Amino acid sequence: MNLQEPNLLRHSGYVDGSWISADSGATFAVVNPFSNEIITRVANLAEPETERAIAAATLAFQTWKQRTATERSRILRKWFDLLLVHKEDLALLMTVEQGKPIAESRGEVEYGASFVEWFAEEGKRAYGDVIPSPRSDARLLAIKQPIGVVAAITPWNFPIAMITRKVAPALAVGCTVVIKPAEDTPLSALALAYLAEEAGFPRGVINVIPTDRPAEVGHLFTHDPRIRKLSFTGSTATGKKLMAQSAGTLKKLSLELGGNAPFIVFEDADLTEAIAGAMTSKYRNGGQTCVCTNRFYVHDAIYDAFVQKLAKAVQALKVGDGRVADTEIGPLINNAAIDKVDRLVADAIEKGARVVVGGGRSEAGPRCYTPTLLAEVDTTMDLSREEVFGPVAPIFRFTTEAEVIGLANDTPYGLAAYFYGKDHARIWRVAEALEYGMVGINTGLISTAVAPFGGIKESGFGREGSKYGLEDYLVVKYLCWGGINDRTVTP
Ligand SMILES: NC(=O)C1=CN([C@@H]2O[C@H](COP(=O)(O)OP(=O)(O)OC[C@H]3O[C@@H](n4cnc5c(N)ncnc54)[C@H](OP(=O)(O)O)[C@@H]3O)[C@@H](O)[C@H]2O)C=CC1
Ligand SMILES: O=C(O)CCCC(=O)O
Repeated sequence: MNLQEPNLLRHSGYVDGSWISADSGATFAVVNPFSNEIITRVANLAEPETERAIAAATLAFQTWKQRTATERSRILRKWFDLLLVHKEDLALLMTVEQGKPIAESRGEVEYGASFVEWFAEEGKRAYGDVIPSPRSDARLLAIKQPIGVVAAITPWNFPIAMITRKVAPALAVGCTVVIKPAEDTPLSALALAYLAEEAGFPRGVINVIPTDRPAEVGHLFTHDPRIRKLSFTGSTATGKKLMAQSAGTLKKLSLELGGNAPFIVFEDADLTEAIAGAMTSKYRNGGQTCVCTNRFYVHDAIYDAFVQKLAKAVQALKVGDGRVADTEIGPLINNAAIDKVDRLVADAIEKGARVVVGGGRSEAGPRCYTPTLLAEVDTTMDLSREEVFGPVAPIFRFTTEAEVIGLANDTPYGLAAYFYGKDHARIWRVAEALEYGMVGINTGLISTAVAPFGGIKESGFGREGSKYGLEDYLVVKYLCWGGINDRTVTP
């Protein structure tokens, strides 16, 4: 791999300001999901190194929290600048270890950096309150303080942005962090840490634990009382496990979990716009995004036209190596992921779904799946309940607004939903009726650093990005200041 800055390719963990090997000397392989080649091996850290990282973050917290918000902001801003200076290298690293098309990787570097920029500013605005006092001898205040050491566990699908949208707000308000990146994508996380070091974060403020032993590190994160907050993005099953494990220390949690996003197309929708939104919301990152559409509901009156137009767009998608400039769909992340897509598509076909496009693996590479469109899908099929996390668009048919709202909400998940239509009264009704944390109206792309990202129900809780994303790393302290002379001062 030809990087302009070769130092961005790291092989060690980052603990207490040092690049370290595992005490055991163990390493694990990082594999290119397109070619199946080993890119490199990285240190396989475990409990002793994680313990040291928590100790370092605990010590560093005492001084990092004392810096002014402006001082912290300047270092964050420097980090932001460095992310953009090294955009091409970071994008290449990401595509090689994650597989997404290089244009999407460039987009993610910018998106990831935007959280750093936003929170560098927003960290200066962690305002408290002066509360009108019911007692004449006392004054009441609420101040906001950093919660303490934060553990972040992140997934492989957005190897940079899922880290920055957790750690940028944490660092901005004075917390320190220990990050466990996904085992499939540690290189992006380590490159981020390298640039953080260059930006001037003091030792111990940021720590990164590459490991193929997630349960061991997760156990320590959830049981150690020095970790005050755990922020997790990943599957609902793992989120539930981490929440149960955190009960003993009553940690504050942010859980950004799985989704089952509906995408509703009403009969008055602009079809061209709806197709464009459908392509973005379904096929971004090859369908491996928690806010990706999982179920299309199209009104009976426009069903055939929608399927026909979408089929044309899906058929044109180019599958292949993400490093090639015109690739639009890369490989799936690993064998388990492509096996899951195979299983869900086979189940749907067996139960009567009609394959309009695709329907099987692609010859472009061992983990590539042909972009697929399935029509006449119904609720007996497993993909109506399970997150596909692949380039498969199942299209359901509906006739009434009440029916489609019922279908859309009939899931334990509640992350993102989308709908297209023109009737303003219905837009309000539907937006209010959808039981989701985020709703895209006449758009298939909702993500931005300035808006609150997060779910309800079994999609988790907490919000990332925006002013709400700062609150998750702060605690409110109430000050009751008594003994104040209540007589008015006379001149
Ligand atoms: N909300 C979202 O954005 C995401 C949703 N998903 C959903 O989850 C499915 C499975 O994906 P998968 O990657 O296995 O998701 P996981 O939830 O297993 O992985 C997410 C992160 O959690 C870590 N992890 C796994 N088990 C534990 C544990 N016991 N304690 C602590 N950390 C743990 C992983 O480490 P490691 O990498 O070492 O396994 C990774 O860093 C996908 O098909 C998709 O449906 C997946 C990723 C992101
Ligand atoms: O799958 C995820 O959790 C990442 C969502 C990416 C985005 O912010 O849009």
